[in-house]
Amino acid sequence: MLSTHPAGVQSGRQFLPKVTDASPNQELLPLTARINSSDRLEIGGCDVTTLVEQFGSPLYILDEDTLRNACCQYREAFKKYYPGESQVLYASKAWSCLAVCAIASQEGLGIDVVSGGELYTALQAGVSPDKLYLHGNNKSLEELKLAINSGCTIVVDNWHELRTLGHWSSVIGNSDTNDPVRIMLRLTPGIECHTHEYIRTGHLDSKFGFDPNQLDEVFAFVSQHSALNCVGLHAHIGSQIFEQQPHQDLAGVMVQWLDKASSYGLQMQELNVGGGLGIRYTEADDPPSIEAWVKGVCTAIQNACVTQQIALPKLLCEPGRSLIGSACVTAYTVGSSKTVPGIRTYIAIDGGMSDNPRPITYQSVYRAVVANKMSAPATQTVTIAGKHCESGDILIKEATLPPSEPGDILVVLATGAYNYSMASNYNRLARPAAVVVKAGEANVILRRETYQDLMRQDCLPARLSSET
Ligand SMILES: Cc1ncc(COP(=O)(O)O)c(C=O)c1O
Ligand SMILES: N[C@@H](CCCC[NH3+])C(=O)O
Repeated sequence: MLSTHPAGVQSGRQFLPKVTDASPNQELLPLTARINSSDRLEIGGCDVTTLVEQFGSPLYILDEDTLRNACCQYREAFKKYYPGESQVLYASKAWSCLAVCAIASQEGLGIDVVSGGELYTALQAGVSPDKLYLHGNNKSLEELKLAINSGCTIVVDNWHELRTLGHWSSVIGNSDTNDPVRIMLRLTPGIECHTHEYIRTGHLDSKFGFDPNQLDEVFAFVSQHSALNCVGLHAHIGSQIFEQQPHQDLAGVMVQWLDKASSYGLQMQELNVGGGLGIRYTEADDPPSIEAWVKGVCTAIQNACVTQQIALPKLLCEPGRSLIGSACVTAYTVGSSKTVPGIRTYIAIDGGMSDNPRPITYQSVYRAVVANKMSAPATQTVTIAGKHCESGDILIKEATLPPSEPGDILVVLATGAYNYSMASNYNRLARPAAVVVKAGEANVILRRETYQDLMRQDCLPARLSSET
């Protein structure tokens, strides 16, 4: 596991945003974070320690202003740097729930969904189907039907799916509508980027997307099937990326593909360059700002269009992490501790790998503060352990914190992306509640699970019941 000892950290104050107009993905705490007169952390005008008293522990705390600000920075950067049409989609795999989809949609974003469940959630949140795009490398017929009947766009990933959709009416029998199915094609660009191998998707050896060597066959197939209305091309090269060059290279490659499509009589108008912009989890991380990233992509697309002499396409991107990652923190209550002399001190909190599986899955490194002791000197190096029956259930290997005691509120930073959405009930722990905070008001957006919720799907056959 990587060392997480930050050089020179003196207290939780260290992590407060320094400027009000920051790019949220470059901050560790939400933009509204401050320390109040009781030396406690406040987010969205709400005292975090009081929120835990009110809503229980652990608690995901989502700052509405930070999420809206990130949406706005993407939207406005496209307006500023791209003279053609554009659309930002929120990749809801980062955190799919009604409130988050509703906020993204109110900010003018569309939604990228990757399953029937995410699609259903976005539809229930009132997102307009013409701004919904369904991904997936093995979509079921049920998922395809839901997408088609709701009118969203399907991002076709492979031959099996393409053939199924090419013969859609014969596959499903009586089609509800004879309109062609609105699709895009996902291609694997063969572009490498430096991120964890599990979250890299653009290299050729990836389970996602068509092999670009088969472009001619794919375009020929699409051009011969009137059931398909192919509006554009998609590629995504990976996640938590700090370099700008891979997306700029991608832009050039995609414009060439678009040009090739026209030689098959396919008039595609949309290019989607995926998501992937990284965020700051520790002070060592240095991602570009949202504006810089958008500017780089827009410039690369325009240059490539000039070279290929083609009109500007409608430009889409689908960030997840950089929209919501730093808008949320997770608050836990400190419980037991154990000192192994000469080795380390473990401090246990009331959650762990079930509410944040990223450390155990990707060796991800996080920072933490003690919400009720924000200015206390961080003089101790401790290991933050979860409560699961698993030695690897360590949230932070070496956290530098003030001396803490049972009842303190430990807050792990930048947990908005791929935490709730990857949470589980391992060891039958109930998933925490989530609240959205804004201007001093907190509202529950996800109820805390109860023991009854945990048993919701259990069935006890009569022959196993002790009452028979
Ligand atoms: C197809 C696709 N689009 C968008 C995203 C969102 O990526 P990120 O959260 O890194 O912006 C992902 C996840 O990597 C993805 O697989
Ligand atoms: N779940 C990953 C990101 C996956 C990206 C989806 N393609 C993470 O937590 O970093």
